[in-house]
Amino acid sequence: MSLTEATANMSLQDDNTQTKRVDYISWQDYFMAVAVLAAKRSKDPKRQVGACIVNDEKRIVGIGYNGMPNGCSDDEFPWGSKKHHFVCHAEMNAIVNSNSVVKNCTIYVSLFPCNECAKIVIQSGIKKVIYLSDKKAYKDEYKASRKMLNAAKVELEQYKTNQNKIEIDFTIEGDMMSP
Ligand SMILES: Nc1ccn([C@H]2C[C@H](O)[C@@H](COP(=O)(O)O)O2)c(=O)n1
Ligand SMILES: [Zn+2]
Repeated sequence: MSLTEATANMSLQDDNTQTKRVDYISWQDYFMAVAVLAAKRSKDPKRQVGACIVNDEKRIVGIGYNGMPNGCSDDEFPWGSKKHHFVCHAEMNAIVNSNSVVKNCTIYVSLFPCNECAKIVIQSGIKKVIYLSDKKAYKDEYKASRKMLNAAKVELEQYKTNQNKIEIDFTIEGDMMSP
């Protein structure tokens, strides 16, 4: 080995004082957190829903939340009981705004898909739904939704975590404190 090679190798030798972080978030926590974060963009005063579509390479290909259609001002369209005539659901927005194919993808949703969203999920070829809340399961639309998703063999999984909160802190350590 030449002196130059030996010097180059030496500079790559680790001091072994640092090991990998262990408290990083799991993929599932990460994708569901993205869905929950997207929901925070919703203007619906009663319920905010978010969705995040992920392909089999763990790449996010679509994100959406419930909101008024393009061109329909969310200052002018109603947010009371009439909102249902107009509002686009999170799942639909995530699918139609996706930047890549959604066939065979997984959709993370903060609320179990309604019957209308279930139809779009099925027709788009999404193969798995991971949902956070199932609080509307007692309603007919959601029973219909489950029936369709099951018949179409879309896998359904309720999201479980041992971490109820993920904090987002905009003061990044290292920016001002340590070198
Ligand atoms: N799968 C779903 C179900 C509902 N949403 C949206 C639509 C509305 O903005 C809101 C539900 O309002 P509520 O009937 O509880 O007053 O959630 C959705 O995006 N995706
Ligand atoms: Zn829906």
